[in-house]
Amino acid sequence: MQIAIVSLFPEMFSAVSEHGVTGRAVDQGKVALNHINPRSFTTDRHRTVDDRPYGGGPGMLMKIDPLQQAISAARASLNGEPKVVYLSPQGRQLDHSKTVELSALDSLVLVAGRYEGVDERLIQSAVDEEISIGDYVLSGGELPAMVLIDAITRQLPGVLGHELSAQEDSYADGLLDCPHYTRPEVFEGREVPEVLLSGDHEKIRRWRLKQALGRTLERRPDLLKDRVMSPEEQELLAQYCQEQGI
Ligand SMILES: CN(C)c1ccccc1CNc1ccc(C(N)=O)cn1
Repeated sequence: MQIAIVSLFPEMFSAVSEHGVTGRAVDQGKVALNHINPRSFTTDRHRTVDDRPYGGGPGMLMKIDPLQQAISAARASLNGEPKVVYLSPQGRQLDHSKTVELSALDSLVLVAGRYEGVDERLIQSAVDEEISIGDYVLSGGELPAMVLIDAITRQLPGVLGHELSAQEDSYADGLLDCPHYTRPEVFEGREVPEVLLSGDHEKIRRWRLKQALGRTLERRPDLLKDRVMSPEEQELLAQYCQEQGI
């Protein structure tokens, strides 16, 4: 997958391109990142990339011309007709299904805004989709773009070992994850749940599903609202509630 990133701060993206699972995916060519900086398209002495807002008010906006040229160059740098995504607090909230959808594309342009954002007419003419990573304001779209790159990259085949992608299942089918344990068997007087030491894989599967269902009910009941639960899941959740007295 090819991702072209339009940003004034390309160096920030080493956080995903040079570390961990995403860094390895880049090294292996499973995802290719290239950067286009609007500042490259400035012609004035001060290389101006911001501009004043009509109607006054605090702050500046990204100057249209350099940004428009950068988005065009980003599209031209990729195969086919790439989707252009703009990271902004006004976007549709990112969720698992959106990351799966975007990971199926051959190429993608991500536009990271700075200042107070971008002229609405440029969004209308050059952006296909606005995406928000949550209801909070950041100083730029670079961190949201990296969040999106990380989430998309994990969905690409071969990036996570099969054993890891199996762990993703609970998020994939809309549940919070179950609790996890590793050595020592007793940590500050707290023991590992017996079932996890039993070697009974079917019992462990059921226990993990029960915990995922129970935690989702307790912490994110909204995720369960629209969920069709299998008979097994209904039974396990009832057991959980009984055991926890809820
Ligand atoms: C400067 N701001 C407010 C701004 C305004 C408009 C667009 C981009 C930005 C850049 N900042 C962002 C970007 C995304 C998110 C998010 N929730 O995905 C939060 N902040």
